[in-house]
Amino acid sequence: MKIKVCGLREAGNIEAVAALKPDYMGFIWYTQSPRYVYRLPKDVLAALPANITKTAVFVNEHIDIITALIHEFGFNAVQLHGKESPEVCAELKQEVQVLKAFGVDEHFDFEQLKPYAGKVDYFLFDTKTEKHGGSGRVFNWDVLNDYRMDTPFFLSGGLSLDNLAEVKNIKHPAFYGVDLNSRFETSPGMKNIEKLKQAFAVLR
Ligand SMILES: O=C(O)c1ccccc1NCC(=O)[C@H](O)[C@H](O)COP(=O)(O)O
Repeated sequence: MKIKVCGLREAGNIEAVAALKPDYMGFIWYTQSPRYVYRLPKDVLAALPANITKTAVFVNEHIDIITALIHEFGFNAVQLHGKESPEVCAELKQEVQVLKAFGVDEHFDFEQLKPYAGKVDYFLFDTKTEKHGGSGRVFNWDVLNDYRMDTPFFLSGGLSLDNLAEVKNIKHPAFYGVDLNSRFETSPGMKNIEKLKQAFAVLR
């Protein structure tokens, strides 16, 4: 199972998380997030091992800005949490991996994902909230039984040391990885390395 740690921004903390060897690290370019990367250290990002996929997270950002940031910081993936169209995803997919996030609740209609087939690399199923992400809240994972496409997905939303053992029991054929964020923090944007170590031990 792949592990993504999201919402990083401080040099020492980024390096400490990288030492745990996550598969993906996420950096949030959404000014309304408490994890917004207002001072992302470029040299620290450049020094990350090549097998960690550096992922820039956006909410309804203009594609020209996304592309400029990909080039400036050397991102290998983008994660899109807004109403980004399949066409925008397809264009970005020519350059980097695309993770398209969807807020899921009990009424989520998986049919709406069909136009994204082949235009994204992964879906990321997060808990539906007004704030687009980082809620620390879990959705009812039973709804994943209604997802029948081949596109692999990350599970996100409120994952914590209290529910990771349960996550390991999810047997969906397209289940690709987990996304760890606010439940592994000392404060917004600062990851708790001890908690993450425990999580990695459970998941690997
Ligand atoms: O984390 C945020 O503040 C955030 C805000 C707006 C869009 C996306 C955001 N996070 C992206 C993520 O990948 C989070 O890991 C995901 O939303 C789950 O967060 P959490 O429920 O805190 O585990």
